Amino acid sequence: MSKPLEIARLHKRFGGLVAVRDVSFKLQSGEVVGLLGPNGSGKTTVLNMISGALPCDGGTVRIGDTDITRMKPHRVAKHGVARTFQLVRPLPTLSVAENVLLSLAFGHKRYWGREARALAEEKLAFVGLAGRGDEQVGNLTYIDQKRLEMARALASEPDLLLLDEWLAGLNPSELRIGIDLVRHLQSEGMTVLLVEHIMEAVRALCSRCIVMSAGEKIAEGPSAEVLQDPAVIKAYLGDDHA
Ligand SMILES: Nc1ncnc2c1ncn2[C@@H]1O[C@H](COP(=O)(O)OP(=O)(O)OP(=O)(O)O)[C@@H](O)[C@H]1O
Repeated sequence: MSKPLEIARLHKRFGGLVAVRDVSFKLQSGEVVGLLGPNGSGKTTVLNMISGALPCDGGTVRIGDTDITRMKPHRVAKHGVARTFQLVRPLPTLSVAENVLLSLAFGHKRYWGREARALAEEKLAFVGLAGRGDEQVGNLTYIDQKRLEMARALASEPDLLLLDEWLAGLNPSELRIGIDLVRHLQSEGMTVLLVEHIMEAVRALCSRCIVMSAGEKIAEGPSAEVLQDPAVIKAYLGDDHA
């Protein structure tokens, strides 16, 4: 069973800019929650603080009963947190399977040899890349690179998956494949925090959304309500649309 996430009064400054100001929210175990907001509102900075990629200037991050605030990324990974990045980052000189094996070797739990190869095949099959392990990453289509990125994140057997615009750049039929894949994760009980600009995906996947603007949380609640909130519409589209 995956574990809940709780962040409390998370705060981050870059010089004079407050990128994240006292942001708090919880994700229950097994929830898929959207983290939304216009460009520059602080979403990726929140993910970076949860995953340990950036130290926070204040606040706490807890996974289940464990305080993971200020842990380095490899330790955060050991506590069951995995992420994908806005730009896909496969290692292009390695094969598809080798990319996943690397994550298995250095992930949450460490796997080597035959066990690792079997698990890599299992993760690749889960994301729709069954039997494709020997292919060169450079030959993959964009959706298949995204699948590989997901397989690498799943290799660490996370309890919480942070998806940073994982669906961005997909064409409409690829988007449906991507949404189905996140649904599949959801049906397996994975807790997912989904940073996303594609509202079709948010509506399809997220029962609940959190919205940020200029570093602050401005709304939180059921997706259908939040997406109609005048403050949210104003944050995205400006005063004329509020
Ligand atoms: N390493 C950094 N150094 C300085 N400023 C940064 C850094 N990272 C982010 N920022 C600034 O912090 C603010 C929040 O950025 P962030 O990337 O978290 O926003 P975002 O909501 O994820 O945006 P997008 O939707 O465009 O990805 C922005 O003003 C950004 O320019």
